[in-house]
Amino acid sequence: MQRKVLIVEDSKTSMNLMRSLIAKAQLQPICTTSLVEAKHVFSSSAPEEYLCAVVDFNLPDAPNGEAIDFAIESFLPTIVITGSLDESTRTTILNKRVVDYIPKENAQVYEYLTRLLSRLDKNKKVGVLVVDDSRVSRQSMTALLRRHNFITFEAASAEQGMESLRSHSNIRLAIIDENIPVMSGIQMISELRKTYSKEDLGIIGISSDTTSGLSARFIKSGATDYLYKPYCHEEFFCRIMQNVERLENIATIRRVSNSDYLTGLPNRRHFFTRVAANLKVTPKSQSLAIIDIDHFKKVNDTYGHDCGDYTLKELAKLVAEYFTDYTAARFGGEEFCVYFSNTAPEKVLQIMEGFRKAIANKVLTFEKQSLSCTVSIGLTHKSRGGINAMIRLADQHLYIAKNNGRNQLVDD
Ligand SMILES: Nc1nc2c(ncn2[C@@H]2O[C@H](COP(=O)(O)OP(=O)(O)OP(=O)(O)O)[C@@H](O)[C@H]2O)c(=O)[nH]1
Repeated sequence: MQRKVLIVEDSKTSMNLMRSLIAKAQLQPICTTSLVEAKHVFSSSAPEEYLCAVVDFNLPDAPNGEAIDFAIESFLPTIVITGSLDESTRTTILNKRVVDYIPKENAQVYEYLTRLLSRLDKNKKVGVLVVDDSRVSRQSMTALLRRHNFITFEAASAEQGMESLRSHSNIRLAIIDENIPVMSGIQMISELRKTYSKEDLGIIGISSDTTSGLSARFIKSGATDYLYKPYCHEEFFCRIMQNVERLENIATIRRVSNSDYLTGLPNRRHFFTRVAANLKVTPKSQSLAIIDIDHFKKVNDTYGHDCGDYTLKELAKLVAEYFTDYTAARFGGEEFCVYFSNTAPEKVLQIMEGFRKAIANKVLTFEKQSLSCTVSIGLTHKSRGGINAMIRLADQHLYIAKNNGRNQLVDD
């Protein structure tokens, strides 16, 4: 379901800008120009339909932020936009439980709104752990985090924090106070880094102690950022957002570098990494299959390169579906590779034969034309010479399958 964003704004220009930004973010803008209209529209729909509200601080029928109070009381994460940015307005806004505020200074700030909207949606899957022995401090941070839709976890000591991390794989960020019992925050961070890399877990060290050099000690022990208490909410959110976005960017780079650009399957490089990880625990048995589409050049020559690409993508979908429990990759061109560990050779043979038949029976439709293709498969279960030797053997078997007339499997 497309989530709604309630806009309460009386300026036409600003409304038009936001309407198009929100629609571009695949969200449904619900536009109202006054508090009365907003209340009327909102009363006829379920609050869960809304991702958040974007509310102007100053409206003709709500000159002092009354529309903000309405949105907050309606349990909507609320983003405030404001034309005036004097200190008293800023303080008034920040004293309310708002997600953030956006000054209508220039077009650039509307880009920030896009970023906020996307974050509110994504944060629902991001866990943040707060480690602090002061309950008040912990709860004040988790309340702020929940305002941004994060899933929050609390711990009063390093031990509890580590237990939380072990039990909840969705925790991407930990905020750790320096003064916690038994083990200090800095000690906890350096302990955590033995297990969690900076690419997998962001850590913000936090302290009310302004001793010089503490921030550097946090960073040197493995924190990705630090924050002094008391912090202002704005800075708190900026640092959280920056850290979470850094992790997401790393995850995107990882995904792109590990997958094949056309089909989205793991690529050859990722295949070797996964096999190497699997070999850390010596498997009882290993098998490797190379799948090659027959006469694929003909598909390109007859139907065009786009149809060739389409065929590869469809085949890759089947590879992903068929081999979810194993390691499969596009090796290059029209060739795919599947690695099995701890699977009986008879079962591997049965799976691969099943796959070959499924491809032969599959009819693809591209631009109203039906086409089908077959694959040849080279398979081996001889793992003594390592993964490269297995690939060479499977390749030799594939060559025989091609020479014997294609659409067949050749085993050891
Ligand atoms: N559309 C498309 N074609 C590709 C891609 N990668 C490789 N090819 C084509 O795949 C074809 C492979 O041709 P060949 O190596 O002669 O093999 P074949 O025609 O499948 O014949 P056999 O393997 O002997 O059955 C070439 O025409 C390549 O251009 C791709 O990403 N997209």
